[in-house]
Amino acid sequence: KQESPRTARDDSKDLAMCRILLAELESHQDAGPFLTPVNPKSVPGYRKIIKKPMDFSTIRDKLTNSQYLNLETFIIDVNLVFDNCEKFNEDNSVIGRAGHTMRRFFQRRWTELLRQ
Ligand SMILES: Cc1ncccc1N[C@@H](C)c1ccc2c(c1)OCCCO2
Repeated sequence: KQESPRTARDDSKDLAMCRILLAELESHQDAGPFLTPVNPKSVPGYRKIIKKPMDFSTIRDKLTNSQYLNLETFIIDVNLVFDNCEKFNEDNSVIGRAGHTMRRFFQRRWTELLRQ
């Protein structure tokens, strides 16, 4: 039976990876709906339905202010953007489709970068 690995993974490149991943999310052609916080005044029902709003500019501020403990807490916030999107938007809508596209893109890129 294979021993479970006792060596921790090398996390020395994780901060650089978060910066690369966030830059790629921010510059993606479908990033528009996710770049800034949803204004609850202009989106009826949003404040009530989405308990933990999150967007790429908020993630950028948190990364700049060293508020992410590790890669995992960063990935949790990015996935929160896409989970909020799925909760509020129909799959067959402009914003809903953008959320699915962005989530697939992010999933692929962080697994690619982790393997390098
Ligand atoms: C992520 C999200 N979920 C639910 C509602 C709004 C949003 N994003 C905000 C920023 C937004 C507001 C209005 C929008 C929009 C995006 O882009 C699509 C076109 C119509 O105009």
